[in-house]
Amino acid sequence: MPLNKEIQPGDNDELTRERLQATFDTQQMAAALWGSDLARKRRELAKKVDKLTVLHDSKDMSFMTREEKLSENARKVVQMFAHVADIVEDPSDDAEMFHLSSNAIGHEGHPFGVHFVMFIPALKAQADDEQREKWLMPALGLQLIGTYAQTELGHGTNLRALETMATFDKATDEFVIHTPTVTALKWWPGSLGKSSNHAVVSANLIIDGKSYGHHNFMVQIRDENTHKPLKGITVGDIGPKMAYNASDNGFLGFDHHRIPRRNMLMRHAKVDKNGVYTKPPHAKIGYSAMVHVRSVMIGHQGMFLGSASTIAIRYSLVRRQGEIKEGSGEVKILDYQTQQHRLFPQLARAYVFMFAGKEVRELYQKVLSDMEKGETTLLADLHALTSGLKSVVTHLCVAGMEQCRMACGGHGYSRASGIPEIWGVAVGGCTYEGENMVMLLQLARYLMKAVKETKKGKSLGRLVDYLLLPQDRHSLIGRVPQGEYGPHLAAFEHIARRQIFKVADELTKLQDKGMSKEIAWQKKAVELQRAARLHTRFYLAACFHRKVQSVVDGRIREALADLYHLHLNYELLDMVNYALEDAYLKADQVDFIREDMYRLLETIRPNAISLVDAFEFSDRELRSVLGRRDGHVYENLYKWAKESELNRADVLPYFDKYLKPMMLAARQRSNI
Ligand SMILES: CCCCCCCC/C=C\CCCCCCCCC/C=C/C(=O)SCCNC(=O)CCNC(=O)[C@H](O)C(C)(C)COP(=O)(O)OP(=O)(O)OC[C@H]1O[C@@H](n2cnc3c(N)ncnc32)[C@H](O)[C@@H]1OP(=O)(O)O
Ligand SMILES: Cc1cc2nc3c(=O)[nH]c(=O)nc-3n(C[C@H](O)[C@H](O)[C@H](O)COP(=O)(O)OP(=O)(O)OC[C@H]3O[C@@H](n4cnc5c(N)ncnc54)[C@H](O)[C@@H]3O)c2cc1C
Repeated sequence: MPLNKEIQPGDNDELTRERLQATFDTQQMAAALWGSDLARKRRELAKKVDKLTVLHDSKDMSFMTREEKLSENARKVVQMFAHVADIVEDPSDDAEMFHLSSNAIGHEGHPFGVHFVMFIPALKAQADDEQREKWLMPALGLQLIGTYAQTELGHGTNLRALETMATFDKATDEFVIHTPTVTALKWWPGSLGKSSNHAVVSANLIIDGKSYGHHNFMVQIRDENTHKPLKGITVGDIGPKMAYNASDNGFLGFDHHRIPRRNMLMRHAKVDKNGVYTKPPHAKIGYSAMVHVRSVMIGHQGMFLGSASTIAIRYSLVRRQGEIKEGSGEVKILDYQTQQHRLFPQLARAYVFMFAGKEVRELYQKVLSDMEKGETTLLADLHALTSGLKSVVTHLCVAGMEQCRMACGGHGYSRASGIPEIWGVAVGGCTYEGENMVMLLQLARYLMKAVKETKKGKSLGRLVDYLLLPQDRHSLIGRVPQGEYGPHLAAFEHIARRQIFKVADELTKLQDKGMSKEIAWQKKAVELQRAARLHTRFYLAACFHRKVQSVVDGRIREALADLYHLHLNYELLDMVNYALEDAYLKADQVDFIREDMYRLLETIRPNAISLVDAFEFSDRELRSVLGRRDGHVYENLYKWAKESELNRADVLPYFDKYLKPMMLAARQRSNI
């Protein structure tokens, strides 16, 4: 019985032979990746989507205009909700719904893109009970379409500089929402341009001329029936983007638009009818919708990299190019060491990002339930962790996806590969929900506070306990038996701790010389973001370790351990300069790491297809000709190209309009 459940009649023989080599059962590996319950649900919902033709793409989205894309995805999302009860077990389970939408709709966006990801989480965390009844229930019941309108044309990162005003009018018990300048226009919110009729709007709360900072307000922006903008509201689409073009990211302006006082979200901060303001229990509790998205992004980005790895690895087992031994025939490109070195580390990253995504969601759920009770102690830890992971994971994902694209040669550049679209969506993640560099500096702030606590012999939180441990001077890599690669993990810890203390000391020295804290911070900002990156990369490696240790099945643990060990070697080499600076690692140890990495590439090679099959992306979800499960790439590339709108006629009008007259004129000139 093959251990790879993906083998089916009619498959490309090359892939079948590859699949027969697996040392583990792919469904068990899928359970380790997704969790057994979600893996089963994903499998079942994919089968149901396959049977429901109303959920299928009417043509490849690559051949559509933006308006066609918006319309196509609006059609599919409506059909998806119409059939949801027959497809998923629990429509209130975000994870299951996300996978349904990933299969049926893809990742280019749809009218409910921000509704479920931010609008509803903002209401859940920030609306009081009465407000939940009024908006959350209708929002969950699809009676309205919401978005999250925070970013403005002039400011996205620096929320304290947002200009939109919400001025309390005691006489009418209303807020007057106003856009005072062009830079105050809301800019970017997803599904705002043409789809949403409600928005959670961030605006400065002003009472009796005093500003209380930005708070969130529920604003209806379009008529429920005509869908026309309400009086005092200007709204539209901001235009085409790098990708994500089935989403109508929009602009929004208010001209003294009035809303009832009770439209301010009042679970935590409140304003009564006399204009008396009550502070929230934590100053940043209003940022919870952002923390929510950051926490879900980690696993999703892992999934994007997993998709790109699946495409590139399957294709690399079908594509033959060149010979290794002269005269013995062309080899599969995955047999080249360089190709393995390009792809397997990306695969390992995809795995660990998905594991980290699961851990961070568990912490988010705990903080959310604490917040319900007014308890906010873990919010700072969660903010620090999500800020670092969001930045490191999105950055490594897009770098990894680019490797996957290049590993597919010319065909990787074609939209038929599917990689350009997922790459375009994933790279947006480096910017949205907090620009990566800015979020790394948020984590750095936390780490600098942690150093202060450490110096008092205390720990700021579980995530930084390791700062209390003493530094070893030399690594034991290659000096003791490898075992579970403890010395490798210790090296990540050493590198992170050293950089964190080093930059903390440098900041102190600058301040001791009389420099202000802020200027010292600027002088060391690059080093600070490095400290944040190294801390996060240590967290990821430790997370991989925890996962491998938790697996009971021996064959799964062994295959996962190979990926984990490859990850340790590859990432250590990527940041080896830090370990060489203080001679923690010697040159022979670096060689040892390299040789072990090459050995692991060979070990992983026979399991490569099964490690990507274990993601269990259906062909519909992957939307890639190169990554097809059955491996029939070439005939389908030809079929796909024939769908190009340029092939609708042998001769297109521009030939007669421009090229033909030019050539005729040139010929006439040459005849003269
Ligand atoms: C069809 C059906 C489908 C169903 C599917 C269901 C579910 C699907 C689920 C998921 C799908 C996901 C796919 C993703 C889709 C893509 C959608 C994209 C949507 C994008 C939206 C956006 O981008 S919204 C806008 C986001 N904007 C930002 O992120 C702005 C970034 N800026 C900031 O956050 C702040 O300005 C910044 C943190 C940088 C600074 O804030 P500031 O108030 O100035 O504070 P500062 O002085 O720096 O720090 C003071 C103090 O506060 C601490 N702190 C800051 N933030 C937080 C926080 N969030 N929590 C806790 N604490 C915080 C900070 O650390 C400081 O602490 P101390 O050092 O003083 O102790
Ligand atoms: C696809 C997409 C979807 C989006 N969806 C939404 C949405 O639904 N709702 C919404 O409200 N917004 C949305 N946004 C907006 C997004 O949240 C912002 O673009 C993001 O927060 C970055 O802000 P910015 O554009 O102002 O960048 P800027 O802050 O102008 O960044 C530009 C550069 O300045 C640097 N920089 C800025 N401040 C600092 C600092 N303090 N220290 C060091 N460097 C700094 C940055 O690192 C960056 O290199 C979306 C954006 C995208 C791309």
